[in-house]
Amino acid sequence: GGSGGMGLPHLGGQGGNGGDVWVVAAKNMTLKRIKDKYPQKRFLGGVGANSSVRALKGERGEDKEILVPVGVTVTTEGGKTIGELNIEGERLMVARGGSGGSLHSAFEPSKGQVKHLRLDLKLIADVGLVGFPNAGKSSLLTALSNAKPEIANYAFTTLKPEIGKLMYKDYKQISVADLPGLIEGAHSNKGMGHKFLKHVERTKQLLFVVDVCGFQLASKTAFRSAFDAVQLLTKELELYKEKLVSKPALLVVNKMDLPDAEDKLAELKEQLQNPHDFCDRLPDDMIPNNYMTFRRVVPVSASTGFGIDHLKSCIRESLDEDAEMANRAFHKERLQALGHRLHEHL
Ligand SMILES: Nc1nc2c(ncn2[C@@H]2O[C@H](COP(=O)(O)OP(=O)(O)OP(=O)(O)O)[C@@H](O)[C@H]2O)c(=O)[nH]1
Repeated sequence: GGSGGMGLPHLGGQGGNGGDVWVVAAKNMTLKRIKDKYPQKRFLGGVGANSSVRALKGERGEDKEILVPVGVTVTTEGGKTIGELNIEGERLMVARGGSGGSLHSAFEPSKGQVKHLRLDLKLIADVGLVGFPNAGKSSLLTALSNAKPEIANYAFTTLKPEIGKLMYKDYKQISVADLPGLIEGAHSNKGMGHKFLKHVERTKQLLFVVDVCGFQLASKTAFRSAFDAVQLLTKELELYKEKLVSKPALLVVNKMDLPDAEDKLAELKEQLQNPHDFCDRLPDDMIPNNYMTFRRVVPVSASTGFGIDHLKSCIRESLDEDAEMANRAFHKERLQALGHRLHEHL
């Protein structure tokens, strides 16, 4: 927070208060933009004006605003939550400016609050569905959960993330987000482009969804098999942010009720074993640098319900695996830290 201004003892003048620092949820902000916009990572409220003969009451210092994306939690260094910003325009004061000097303080101003803060962008869901339009993501989410998404047989039905909750017998809940349809070229901001990819970053794991029979977006565009779809989806993620490709992922092969689905599934599984040998149908610049490795490949039919319960268990197992790993890493770190401290004492 900004420092207060000096008081003026002989005339009883009061210095202006220092400006406060606010965190404000703004539309169109992203974590990346915060990084670019505020490289200094240090924010200071304006200093309050000193009291003077011309202006006995010093003017207040200007407030400082830090613009952040909606969905940010502000915590202290120690991890204590100060507040959350969940609606556009919401504001949170994070450091108060110091008071101006006045009679109470022998006309000495005080300094503003100093705080070290962390901004965390919350996950929108545990799992994010990634697939091209019409792969059946919305239908799958409905089959898996209590969500009632809008389903239509045309592309781009899903315009904003739709979150479904998967309920388990032991009351565990897992949230799954159907993310706006990805199309070839999304990384360069075609279709829903970045809007979609931004959300992918905010889930723990990915669920790739492909139509076992492949797809053709329009009569002018090439036919893509299920295998091609997997690689194109991977490439879109990679071109946006390479790190996304290393997220834990499962592959759902949907529409297993269609004719020849079993044969096509077998073919897909074989191709996934040696992806490099089967990428010749894709343009060179759409072959991923690293192929996605899937923890499981799960055939389902969102229409008939085939495989849905099994998929639910696979999603749970996969998230549990990661939670277990994170837990072990956390304990190992704590033990190491304790070991260090003990060593210092001896
Ligand atoms: N035969 C068959 N059709 C399915 C299955 N699942 C979905 N469909 C159909 O596929 C079409 C697309 O389904 P959606 O669930 O809207 O697909 P989406 O991937 O969410 O599509 P976008 O919202 O455009 O991204 C619809 O006509 C569904 O009825 C399935 O298991 N079998």
